[in-house]
Amino acid sequence: MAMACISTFSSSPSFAFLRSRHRPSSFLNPIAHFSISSQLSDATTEGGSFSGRVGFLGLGIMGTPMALNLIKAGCDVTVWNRTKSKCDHLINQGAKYQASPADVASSCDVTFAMLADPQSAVDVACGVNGAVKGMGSGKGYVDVSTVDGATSKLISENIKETGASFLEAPVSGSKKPAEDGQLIFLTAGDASLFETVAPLLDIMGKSKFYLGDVGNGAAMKLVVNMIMGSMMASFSEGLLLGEKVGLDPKVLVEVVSQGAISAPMFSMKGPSMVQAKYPTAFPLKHQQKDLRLALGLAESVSQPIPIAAAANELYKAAKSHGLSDQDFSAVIEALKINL
Ligand SMILES: NC(=O)C1=CN([C@@H]2O[C@H](COP(=O)(O)OP(=O)(O)OC[C@H]3O[C@@H](n4cnc5c(N)ncnc54)[C@H](OP(=O)(O)O)[C@@H]3O)[C@@H](O)[C@H]2O)C=CC1
Ligand SMILES: O=CC(=O)O
Repeated sequence: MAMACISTFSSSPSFAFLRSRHRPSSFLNPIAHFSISSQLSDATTEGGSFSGRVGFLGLGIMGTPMALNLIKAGCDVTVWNRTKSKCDHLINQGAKYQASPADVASSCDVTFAMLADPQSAVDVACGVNGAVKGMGSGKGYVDVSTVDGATSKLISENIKETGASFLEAPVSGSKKPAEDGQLIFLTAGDASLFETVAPLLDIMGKSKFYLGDVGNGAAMKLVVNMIMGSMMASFSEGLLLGEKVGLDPKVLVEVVSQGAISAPMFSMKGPSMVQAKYPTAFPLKHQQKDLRLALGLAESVSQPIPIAAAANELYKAAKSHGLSDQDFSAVIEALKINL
């Protein structure tokens, strides 16, 4: 019997926001304290703790600290990663290892996946030896990767055909929030699975939103990251323009941090951007992927997003100059090249 893992962070209320189908797109309906009755969770969730076996697929910048926090909280964690060596640290910390996503899923009650992009999320879930092969009734699959709604629905359908439950749960928050257990989960899908894994989400995050049907979590994440990508591109332009007209960029960062447009992102990344240093927290290639997916989302509802479209071009230019694996703040380098 697996040990129960208990969140050491205070549990946040799970507010649900559902978009009304009959109102203008700007109208959001807050539905506080969404009521969920659990069907799957009885065996594994009791009194705010989770006593089942937890699988984790994908140990990159985000997956590693997320899985580590589960291990530290006492969860029975089994890991898999395409590049096996990235499992070693977690195995040393007490994780079990299985040789394929299918093996992880068949040996665990709930399996999380944190993959790079839509293609890898589908491959790991639905490919040869994919998680679907190990899923079945009574199990749950939680995809925390940032993907588009269509990808999430495809994975959901494949998982649910086995009798298992599915939750999409992309996260807002980067490497440091992942290390600190301060992520924001944007979930949608099976409400009973949401309730089952709530203690695990509380270990890895500071808040969680349940947003209804599969696709809503992906859409929320893409809209948020679309805003973030445009903000970073605009900040980059400001830093370079300021410098070109003779302003001290360090002072500009300080001025921005004190005014109405202050944002943790500017204060955190500004000082290193001024030094042309981009230690990777959120890889630039993933930010460009999110802008690309946000453009697809916007096109699906004929919503113009010209600022994000322009920002996307800048990230594409940065990628073509070899900056894919640097932090997304390296987008400023594309402006230097263009000047
Ligand atoms: N970094 C951040 O700040 C944040 C990232 N995200 C999102 O989370 C997800 C993961 O991000 P992050 O951890 O930074 O990314 P990384 O690039 O660090 O990790 C990507 C993971 O996906 C795996 N992977 C890639 N391609 C494949 C494939 N074809 N088959 C199997 N596995 C594959 C990698 O395996 P391998 O080790 O073998 O390469 C690795 O485990 C992305 O969707 C990203 O957009 C969300 C919030 C914040
Ligand atoms: O997806 C990136 C983030 O910081 O959130």
